[in-house]
Amino acid sequence: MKPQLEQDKRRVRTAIDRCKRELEQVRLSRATQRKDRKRAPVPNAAIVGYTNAGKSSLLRRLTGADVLIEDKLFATLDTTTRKIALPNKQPLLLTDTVGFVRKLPHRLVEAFNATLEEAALSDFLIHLLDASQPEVMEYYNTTMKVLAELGADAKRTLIAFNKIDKVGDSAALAGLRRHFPDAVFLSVHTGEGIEELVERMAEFVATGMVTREFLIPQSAGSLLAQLHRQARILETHYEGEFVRIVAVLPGRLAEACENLLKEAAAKNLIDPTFFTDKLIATG
Ligand SMILES: Nc1nc2c(ncn2[C@@H]2O[C@H](COP(=O)(O)OP(=O)(O)OP(=O)(O)O)[C@@H](O)[C@H]2O)c(=O)[nH]1
Ligand SMILES: [Mg+2]
Repeated sequence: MKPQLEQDKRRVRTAIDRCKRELEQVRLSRATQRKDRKRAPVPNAAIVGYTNAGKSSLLRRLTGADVLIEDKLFATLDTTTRKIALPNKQPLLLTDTVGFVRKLPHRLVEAFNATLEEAALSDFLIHLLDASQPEVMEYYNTTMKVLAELGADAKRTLIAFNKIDKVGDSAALAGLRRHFPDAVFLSVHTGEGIEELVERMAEFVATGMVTREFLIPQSAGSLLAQLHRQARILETHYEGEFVRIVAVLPGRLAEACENLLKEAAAKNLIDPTFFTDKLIATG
């Protein structure tokens, strides 16, 4: 082998090794961030869907996030998470992900694994599709298949068709509306349907399972009993007269518990200053 070629090969190999190390670093820091996020009481959703559907555009529209948007396959190579405030002031963490495809190029496997982890851990999914694509049903099936392999196909999913500005009132669009009566039809570009999407997201948060941290007086026996009956308790810590509980529970129950605790504070059953300083479960 020519020495020049040998040198080039070595240089490429060193570059690949460096990339691998960097990727491992990214994966580690993402795992830490995610751990923090899991503890946080804010619900989270992942925007998933075939590449080029407009996922990054949607995240930018909803949050102002400065994410890369391009009319090419795999514009997004890493996941980005931003917080938005829903109309009822409820915060929601939204994650933009790497596009789904039928045959994933090898170089994207790492990046895509991160996407799958995000999808698996989120409270619910927003499955975004490009309504202007003739192959939209194939893209739908591909994404659902990948989600099924991940065991996330049963996850609560809000289906949304983007780019309706490109299709007008076509027969194809009417067909999609019939096939997906619960889907939201929108255009990130014109803004049509965005408000409806946000309302539906708020509904999902309210009715879905959420992770919350509560600080409950030990004297509130019935509330504690209810939580043990209806929630999955992840952590319990005794802190003086209080129990700090981290639980996964239906959003409506979380809201009811929060209201109960607020009422108790208002009636001075719990010291209100203690309540506002220490209670994290304000969601
Ligand atoms: N006409 C039209 N184009 C849109 C709309 N939303 C997004 N696009 C365009 O679609 C292309 C892809 O948008 P992205 O947001 O990068 O798509 P993505 O799903 O994040 O793509 P990947 O990161 O590759 O998976 C861009 O050229 C956008 O400008 C829309 O509502 N209408
Ligand atoms: Mg993208």
